[in-house]
Amino acid sequence: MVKVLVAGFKGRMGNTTVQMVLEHEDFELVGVFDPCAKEKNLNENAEYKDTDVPVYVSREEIKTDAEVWIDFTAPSAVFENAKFALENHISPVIGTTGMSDDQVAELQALAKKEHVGGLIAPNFGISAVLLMQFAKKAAEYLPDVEIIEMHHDNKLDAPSGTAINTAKMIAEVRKAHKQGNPDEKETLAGARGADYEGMRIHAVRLPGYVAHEQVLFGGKGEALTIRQDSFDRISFMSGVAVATEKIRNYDELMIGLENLL
Ligand SMILES: NC(=O)C1=CN([C@@H]2O[C@H](COP(=O)(O)OP(=O)(O)OC[C@H]3O[C@@H](n4cnc5c(N)ncnc54)[C@H](OP(=O)(O)O)[C@@H]3O)[C@@H](O)[C@H]2O)C=CC1
Ligand SMILES: O=C(O)C1=N[C@H](C(=O)O)C[C@H](O)C1
Repeated sequence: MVKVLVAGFKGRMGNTTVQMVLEHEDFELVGVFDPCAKEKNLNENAEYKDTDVPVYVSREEIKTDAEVWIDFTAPSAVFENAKFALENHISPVIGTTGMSDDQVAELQALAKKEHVGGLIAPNFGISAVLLMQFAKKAAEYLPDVEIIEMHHDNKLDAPSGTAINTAKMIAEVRKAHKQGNPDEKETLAGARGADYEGMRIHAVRLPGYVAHEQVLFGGKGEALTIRQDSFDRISFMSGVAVATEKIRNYDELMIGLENLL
């Protein structure tokens, strides 16, 4: 059995993850963490009345034998959470987006020093993992690219972690260059979106959406669009489960679910 702690359990993803962990025959939920929790034990919720699991509201009070720390919290919280997990030899499985490149590099150095395996996955959905790989392949032949990501309107970070990761993967095969008319001017600021090495990234936020991305490629007289949709947060759970099962076999902090598939 893999002993698991879920951080951010009161949130949309954290709550779905708690259900997945409780239903998984190889996982044992040994703790949940969220500063906005009012209860001391999960069994105080009618939905989990037979589930005796301690609730933590601060990192300082966490005393646990957890082996894996699943994090779906907030961009402002994830770095300190991941650092805490690594320092306590708990393997982090991080879904939370919004960390800077410097923060990720610092965590990777810490994981190496502590010999602890971990994963940061910008997206645990298999459709998104495939989209990123297909997009990287397509960019070898069609290097003019724009990315449109579409999410629910409660999302804190923009552009999405998936969109940034898509751009980074494409940049491995695409020479940086400005796209569009060299003389183009925005008459309304932001009209051309964010700029990653000349690729434009557009972030849409609307009620009703969950998580969606399109990568558009244009060539002479032709175009290609690759699209993925997460219609439900359950779409991320098989990826989270795979990472939770496998992560203790590693001793470095990796980026991207594809490393474990
Ligand atoms: N990698 C992937 O496949 C996916 C990643 N995500 C990412 O996961 C993150 C969470 O998304 P979502 O569930 O929608 O967000 P929510 O806002 O619904 O949930 C986040 C929860 O974390 C809590 N929280 C804040 N700070 C801490 C902390 N220090 N420790 C523990 N919990 C904390 C929040 O409390 P409070 O409300 O009080 O701040 C909230 O209850 C986002 O970064 C999102 O981009 C989402 C879907 C898939
Ligand atoms: O906030 C979300 O919902 C999601 N966040 C991740 C991201 O920023 O890419 C993954 C997925 O898109 C859902």
